[in-house]
Amino acid sequence: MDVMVSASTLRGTASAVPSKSMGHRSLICAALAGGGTVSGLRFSADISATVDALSAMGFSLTRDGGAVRAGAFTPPSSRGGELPVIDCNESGSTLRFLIPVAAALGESVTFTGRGRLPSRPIGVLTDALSQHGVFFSGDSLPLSMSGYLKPGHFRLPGNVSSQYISGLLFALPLLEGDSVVEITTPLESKPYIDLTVKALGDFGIKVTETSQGYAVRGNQRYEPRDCAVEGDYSNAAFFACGAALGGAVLTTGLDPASLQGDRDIFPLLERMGAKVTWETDGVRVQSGPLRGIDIDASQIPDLVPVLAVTAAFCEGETTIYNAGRLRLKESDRLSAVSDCLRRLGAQVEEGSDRLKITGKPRLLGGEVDGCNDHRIVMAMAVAALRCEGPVIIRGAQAVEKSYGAFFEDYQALGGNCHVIRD
Ligand SMILES: O=C(O)C1=C[C@@H](OP(=O)(O)O)[C@@H](O)[C@H](O)C1
Ligand SMILES: C=C(OP(=O)(O)O)C(=O)O
Repeated sequence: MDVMVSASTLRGTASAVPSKSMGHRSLICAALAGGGTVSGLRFSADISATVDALSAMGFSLTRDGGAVRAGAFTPPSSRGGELPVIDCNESGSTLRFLIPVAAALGESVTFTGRGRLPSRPIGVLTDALSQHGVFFSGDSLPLSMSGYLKPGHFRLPGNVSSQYISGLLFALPLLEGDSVVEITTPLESKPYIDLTVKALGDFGIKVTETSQGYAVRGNQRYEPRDCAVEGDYSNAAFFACGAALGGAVLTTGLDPASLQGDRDIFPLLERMGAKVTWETDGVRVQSGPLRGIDIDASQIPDLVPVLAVTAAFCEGETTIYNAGRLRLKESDRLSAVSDCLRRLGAQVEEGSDRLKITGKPRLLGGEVDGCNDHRIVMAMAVAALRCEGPVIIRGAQAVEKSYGAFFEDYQALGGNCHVIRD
């Protein structure tokens, strides 16, 4: 699908979509508990991937509107027949969370995926698990695995993906002995691990943070719980940045006490010069004279595309650093966002782990490829708000990965967009 987006001003109220990160976590915990209902879900492609993958692994999950009810686990090995194929579609979280879970259950399965997922790294995780009793066919998809995960001392770098560590934290409490996870390089994306520890705690699982990583007691049991998924700061960031560029948007449904690292979008926009106010019914962003700032991306990778777009309209320079990991996402996001912004007329310098953006009051517009990356497509729709000419975004259906209704919600706020090719 190609979409044409023309300049406009976003105004009004946006209701935050449910957090994709918390959705994955609550579904996995409920499945492992064998009971409880996760409500407030939206079945984006990634959340559907987790539901389908858990079902293929033998967990009973019943969908009822925006909720999923968990039931008993039937090990695929007890059913006989073909070994299950667990399709993670394009979802890195699904794959990296469920490989350790399958290993803890001792199930022989094959993981597959599509899009960029087969080229996103999993070697760090398969190496760590191989040292603890699990056999893998290789370190890329399709990936077959067998053997029971053994407890012990796991050593992993902290700067490739926090999803490996989250995956281990779901699995290790199920083992018969205690484990430690030692993180051998400075930890990036740490707030995502905090979300995992929180979700585990909600389902009765205790994990202790230590000076070197995490300590996890074995023989723990997930307890069934009903829970509702909180609002998503990462996706709320698109309309918040859109408002900062010249409008005013109130976002409702975000937990002000959330552990999501991407809640930093609001203090960052304030530092850039937007007006941000927390009100009883939500958080309001109003435009202001924007100036460039330095941004450490190590804990907030998913904000980078839309922050880079916002920076393209700030007076002066913005440097986004510690962002090397962005190259390992649905696209090489440093290269994708630089290329797209340059096509619209922005001044962007791309380094191996950083972007330097020199802002201009307006960009020209033009045609960009969404790079099969939801966050690039949504960021380009935000860029179009301040372009002189229209922006054509090719492959805009990529928004389905996390936010299928993005363009409807964009229009509801006054955004000017229409589909030019289905
Ligand atoms: O655990 C999670 O929910 C996520 C962790 C982050 O990945 P990395 O830890 O690989 O940076 C983030 O980019 C991704 O969108 C979601
Ligand atoms: C990187 C993302 O997701 P995942 O790693 O789960 O594919 C994302 O949503 O931006």
